[in-house]
Amino acid sequence: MFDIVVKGGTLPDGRVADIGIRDGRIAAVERLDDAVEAGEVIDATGDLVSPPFVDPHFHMDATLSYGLPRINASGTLLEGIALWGELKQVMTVDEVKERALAYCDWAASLGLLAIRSHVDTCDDRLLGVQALLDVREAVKGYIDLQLVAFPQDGLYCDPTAYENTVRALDMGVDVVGGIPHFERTMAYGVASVTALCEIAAERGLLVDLHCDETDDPMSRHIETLAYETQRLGLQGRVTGSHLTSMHSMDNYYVSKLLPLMAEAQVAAIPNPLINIMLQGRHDTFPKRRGLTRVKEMQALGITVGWGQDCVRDPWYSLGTGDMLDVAFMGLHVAQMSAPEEMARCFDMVTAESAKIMHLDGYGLEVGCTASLVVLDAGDKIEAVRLRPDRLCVIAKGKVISRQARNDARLSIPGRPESVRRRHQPMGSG
Ligand SMILES: O=c1cc[nH]c(=O)[nH]1
Repeated sequence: MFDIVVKGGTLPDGRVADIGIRDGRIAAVERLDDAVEAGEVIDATGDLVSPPFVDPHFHMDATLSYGLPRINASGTLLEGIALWGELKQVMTVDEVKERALAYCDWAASLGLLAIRSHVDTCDDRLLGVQALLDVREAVKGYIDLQLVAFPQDGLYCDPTAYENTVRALDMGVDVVGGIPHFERTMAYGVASVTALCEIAAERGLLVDLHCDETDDPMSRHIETLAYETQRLGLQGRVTGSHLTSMHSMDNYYVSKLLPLMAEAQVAAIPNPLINIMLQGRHDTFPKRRGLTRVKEMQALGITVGWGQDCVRDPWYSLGTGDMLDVAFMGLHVAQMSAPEEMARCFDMVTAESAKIMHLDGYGLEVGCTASLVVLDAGDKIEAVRLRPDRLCVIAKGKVISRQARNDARLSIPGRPESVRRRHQPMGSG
């Protein structure tokens, strides 16, 4: 007897299987007898059944604050940071929680059930930290929210940032963050990477730094991050987020850098929606793309996950919480057009990001946590192309969201009445 059976879906690897769920875990992945007993049977015939979406880079303390207290007129990272600094002075814990919980509702309905969110520690009251710790507790039944202690104004620029970042970790924040390219000098940037990696090594924590989010090709803190990862034995536990300067770096230098990253098993999180907006703002033409070297890193075995970064906040005015929007933009900006590259873009918002977050029990194998999403798409590439309806979302063994299949009704003489964006190959009926 299962609590739920999801019948006949196509898994991301192309297998067709039924998934039996019992006590919050996946108990079977095989073709089950039609007469199998289950509390509920969900027909997923012809639909893609995937483990949940994962966003490995987000700012939940700032989400849904767009326009408060004003709009980012220049569209730059620096004005966004200044604007956020103004909002931080006036926001309350309750406001941050309300916005974050509203965002989590959007995320859950879209099958986004694991989020790594940076939380600003440059505030003596640690108000955002308090708020997101409460939100992490409130959503734990359906979303795995991992928090990163992030000194937005710089570990050494802000006089109390170091102390407050350590306090945030003491309060239960999970991961060590930083922003070396925003420190006053390159030397302070390097020192911040060393100090933050040492904190992580002492406490046995993961590291995820905003690293080189600039168009300056001389911003090379990723090199220090790879070095410190090796020196402190943190291999496989460290991530560089953004890495946009790599786009502009000298090719010879990159040919040395990427093997260092691979050797240190440092992962990368590009954020294509936000960085295509923020980067290149000082360029005339040609204007640089705001993206690091994704395919080149993957070719060396470096794990790369797409991050969303921002939804309606001082840095980015749009966004939906749909990781397929992120994959879609990333696919275009990184020119990942080969079939295996398009399919990989789906993995980069699911399994590859789960690996970066060290998520336990993630996947669709027997014994994994019973969290999954049924999509109105036939396979991974179609999912990225259509960004389709999430017909059903199951979190930790419970159905938490259902959506009707989008099926437009046409009234054009000589044309069929129903229009679906799913592609039926000619002659397939
Ligand atoms: O892209 C972003 C968003 C928020 N803060 C940053 O430093 N970078």
